[in-house]
Amino acid sequence: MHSNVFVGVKPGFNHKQHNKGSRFLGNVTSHTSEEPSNYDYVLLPITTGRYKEIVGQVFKEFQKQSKQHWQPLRVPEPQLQDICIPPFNVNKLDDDDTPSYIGLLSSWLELESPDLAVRDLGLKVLLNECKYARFVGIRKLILAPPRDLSNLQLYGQMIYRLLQNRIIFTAPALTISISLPLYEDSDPLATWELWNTVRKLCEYHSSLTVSLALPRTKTPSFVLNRWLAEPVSCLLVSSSIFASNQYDYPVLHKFNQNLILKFQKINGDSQILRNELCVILHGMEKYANDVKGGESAYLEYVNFLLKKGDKALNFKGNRQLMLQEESRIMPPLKPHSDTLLNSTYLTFEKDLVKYDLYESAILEALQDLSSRATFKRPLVVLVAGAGRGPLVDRTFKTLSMLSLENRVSIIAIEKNPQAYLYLQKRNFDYWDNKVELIKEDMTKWQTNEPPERRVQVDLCISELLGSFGCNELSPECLWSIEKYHSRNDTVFIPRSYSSYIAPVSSPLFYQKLSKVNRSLESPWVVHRVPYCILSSKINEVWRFEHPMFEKDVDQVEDGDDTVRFSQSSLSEFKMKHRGEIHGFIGFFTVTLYNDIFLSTLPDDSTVRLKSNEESSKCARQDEDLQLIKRCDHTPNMTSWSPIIFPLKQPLSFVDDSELSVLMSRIHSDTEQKVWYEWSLESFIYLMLSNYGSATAATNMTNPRSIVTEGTKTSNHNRHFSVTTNQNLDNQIDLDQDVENEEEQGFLSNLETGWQSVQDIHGLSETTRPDQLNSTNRPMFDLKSSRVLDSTSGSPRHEDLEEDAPEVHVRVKTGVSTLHNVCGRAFSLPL
Ligand SMILES: C[S@@+](CC[C@H](N)C(=O)[O-])C[C@H]1O[C@@H](n2cnc3c(N)ncnc32)[C@H](O)[C@@H]1O
Repeated sequence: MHSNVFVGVKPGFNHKQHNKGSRFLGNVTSHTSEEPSNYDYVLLPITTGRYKEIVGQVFKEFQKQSKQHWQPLRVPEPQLQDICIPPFNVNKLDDDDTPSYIGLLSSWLELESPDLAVRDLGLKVLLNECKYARFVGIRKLILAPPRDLSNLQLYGQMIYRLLQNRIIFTAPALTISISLPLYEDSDPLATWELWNTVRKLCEYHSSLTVSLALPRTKTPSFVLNRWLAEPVSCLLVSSSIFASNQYDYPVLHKFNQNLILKFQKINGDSQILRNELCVILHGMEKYANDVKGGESAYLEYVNFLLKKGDKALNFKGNRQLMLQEESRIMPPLKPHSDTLLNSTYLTFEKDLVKYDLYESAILEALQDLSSRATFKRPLVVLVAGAGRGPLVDRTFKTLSMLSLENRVSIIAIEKNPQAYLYLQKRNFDYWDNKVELIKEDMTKWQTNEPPERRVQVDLCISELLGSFGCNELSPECLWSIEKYHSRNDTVFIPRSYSSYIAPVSSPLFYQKLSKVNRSLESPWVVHRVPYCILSSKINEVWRFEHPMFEKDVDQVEDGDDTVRFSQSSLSEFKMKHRGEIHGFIGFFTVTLYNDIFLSTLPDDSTVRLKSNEESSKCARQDEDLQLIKRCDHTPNMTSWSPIIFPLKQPLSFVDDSELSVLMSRIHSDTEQKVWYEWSLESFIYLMLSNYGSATAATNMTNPRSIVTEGTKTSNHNRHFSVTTNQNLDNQIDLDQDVENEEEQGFLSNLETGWQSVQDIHGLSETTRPDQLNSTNRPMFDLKSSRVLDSTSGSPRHEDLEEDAPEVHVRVKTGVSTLHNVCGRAFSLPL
């Protein structure tokens, strides 16, 4: 069985020579269906060096002619001798197991050239190559990154124009994937930033993806998490990142095995076109003599690794079941005002983990309450919002375990008339008609009756919780029970629930919703949509308790109570690493009873609990520390997916930024609805010294390889500002990475991620045609950052006078609009 991730190979760059001796390309062309290959794709350039020469001649001619009179540049389409992939045997049947092709677009083009004609030439060549690729059924094309990283806007412009062409977007759409190193040691997010700039210029085009060259050292977790949410369509694995094991076979280091496993788990979910991920091996011929098994040992190893990954993923958390579920973005349910479907209840009821925990809570609560039950006054248990009856079932089970069946009366209230039919049937079939069924909205139940005729309950069991906890109106519904049907000592399951938010990057989410009017003002529930939490912590924004705390109930003059259903929270987030925010992701935790607890927070979250007013008044540092804790997701609980409160415009921020996020829950009796509003501001710290010389934190975010003459920056600034900001943050930092594992056992010790990208595009072998107006610059501009010296205008840190007074200033760098004001895009009717 094939792994769900594909395997590709790139034969040596001189593929004609390779064709004669190589088992890889040999396999592709002479393959028969009886012998299945152990790779799915062959990566080959679309055109040959001959085409480059012809185009170069045409361009030279064009330049000569244009000096006399201008004429449009016509780039000839490749001829048979100009193409690497012959058209005659590539169209294959669906059930055919022979490898397909991934195309490499020409890498000698200068899409970012300041010369308009050179750019125009580049675009025309790319269009010709894409046209051919489409003709022969190639869907995925890899494009080299820009050589000159200072002209990213020009590069982005050409790519966007390419993507606008019908050759790309006509169904089935082609995918253009930019190859980049997964990270650079000196500035781990530099290549992500490059990608982010280009895809922003291209408005998050669905056909634009990225192919990442795996590094030879361990990737810091914040970099890996960032890429896991991006549309990565290929992982480029150079033979140079392999080590050899004790038997001399090539193997990947543990950290790269884990990296591949993480991508394997997400697979195509991060891409709008749901391209499957492909691991592409290249450069196997380089060290073939140094390892046992030669070239094919690499391929066998990668297949083995992916199969092992498949097994691990199938074993963990019933993946087969998860695989059937597509990634989805859904509007939050409104069970209070809408009528849920039968299929929705069916989905709820599959989550046995949730009901098991409820059962434990019911058991403990009934044990505590049982002393109250007498024959004169049985205990009254209410299941509020009973649905089709799973919680009633669990209550019955518990009563029989405690032999309390005859000392408890059960009431189930449900307003959904169709779900009520199930309750009637179950009452007859399983509950011996012992349950009193009420088909009514619980907020209206007996509210007009005199108090002495209203039912009073000892235990109220409910599950009225949405992905954000309070977003299915549990506080409002349960307040009615508390107000009209509770005694002083009525017990509620759940006792309390908290909502949490964190700034998040989710390119796929933004990509899908940005085209739909007003959709970025509503919250959305996201299922299997990759995201990356950008802050070091997830903040609790508010908590509801049942019974409501006295402080939350205000006595008003006419004797009626008003409850603080409305909540507002201004949360601060520290953002160590620069990025782009698409919104805020929401989770919740619930305390059912005693310490029986449910959590939808991701595993290993660091959460900052909301301090209550009393503790914050007298907060000393050690108390502050207690507000931070680790939290995991309840294992195997499937009922809730996270919710995202989007931003209409993604907001970019720099390293060591701070965010201040306003999140409000607004309950309006006048408008009879509840809604959420949200907005944000971002800040950086500037350190002003020597009365006016500013060392700006903004400078520090220029990645090493993007530094150019015009954007000089100082590495000192980086360390300087980080220190400055850390001084301001007196909280414990729980998310430090273990970044540098000892480098051992590599087969080569020279190659970097950029080298891998060069190899993929055969750049080490090609020179650019003289005809193009360029001097012999390096392939990629890998100049390390030039530390500012005293002649460059800005001061070096050590040049600042040591005793100069320093002032820290918080400077606002961004602000969003207020989203969903007055509930104009999304609200919950009361
Ligand atoms: C999230 S579902 C849970 C159902 C059930 N407890 C279960 O676990 O499958 C919430 C249920 O509460 C019901 N509900 C919501 N608001 C209600 C209200 N105000 N009065 C009565 N039922 C309500 C909905 O119709 C729905 O059946």
